[in-house]
Amino acid sequence: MKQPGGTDTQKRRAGESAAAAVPDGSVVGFGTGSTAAEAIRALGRRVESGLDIRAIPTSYQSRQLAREASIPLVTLEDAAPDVAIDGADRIAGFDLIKGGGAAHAREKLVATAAGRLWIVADGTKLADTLDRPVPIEVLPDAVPVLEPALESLGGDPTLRAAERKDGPVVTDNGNLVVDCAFGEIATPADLAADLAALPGVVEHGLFVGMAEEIHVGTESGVDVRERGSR
Ligand SMILES: O=C(CO)[C@H](O)[C@H](O)COP(=O)(O)O
Repeated sequence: MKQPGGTDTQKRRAGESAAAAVPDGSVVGFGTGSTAAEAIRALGRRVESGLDIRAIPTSYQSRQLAREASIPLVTLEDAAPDVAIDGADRIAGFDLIKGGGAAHAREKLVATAAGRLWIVADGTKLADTLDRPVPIEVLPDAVPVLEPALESLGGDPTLRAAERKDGPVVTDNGNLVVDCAFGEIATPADLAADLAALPGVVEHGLFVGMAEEIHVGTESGVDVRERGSR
């Protein structure tokens, strides 16, 4: 049974908080995952009440949710996003690990195009340091080359397996995902630069200094953290 104030409620509160802050006329990047889905549904309710927005989805999932909510879709060719709303797997300050849903390549592209990233999350995502494996989208041919390269960076790489099919997860872009454990990541910006420099890496899940606001659902409400205001 879902508990009042449990993680599902916290995700809903976080999603509703970010959705409430979207101005009329905005082009919104739609992130992926269960918390971003709460923001999309909340925006759908605002659209039903007359809000005028257009959405740029970052995955098959967020495109379907937008369609179900009757939110008009556009692409990066049509319009520049004003803001991106997305979830995260780990949050330390304003640095993030993303990619639990294997959508981080498009998520980073859309968030970068927007220049404004609002993160929505439940309280379990908060940590003092980024301490989870980093999802890395890779070209399929690159896996045997990248595994030793990641080990030489101190990582412990694992090719992500699909849950309901034999074989690996294939991203919406037709690539594979390597989850690479680095323990506690002391200098995320340095690791991000090292990962980005490896041929065969399409995109890694370290989002360093990109988040402008973080809406964290709590047991009693929402804690909104704004970069630069603390
Ligand atoms: O990065 C992501 C997808 O690639 C998600 O935003 C992240 O995994 C968080 O998902 P959830 O809100 O379901 O916990």
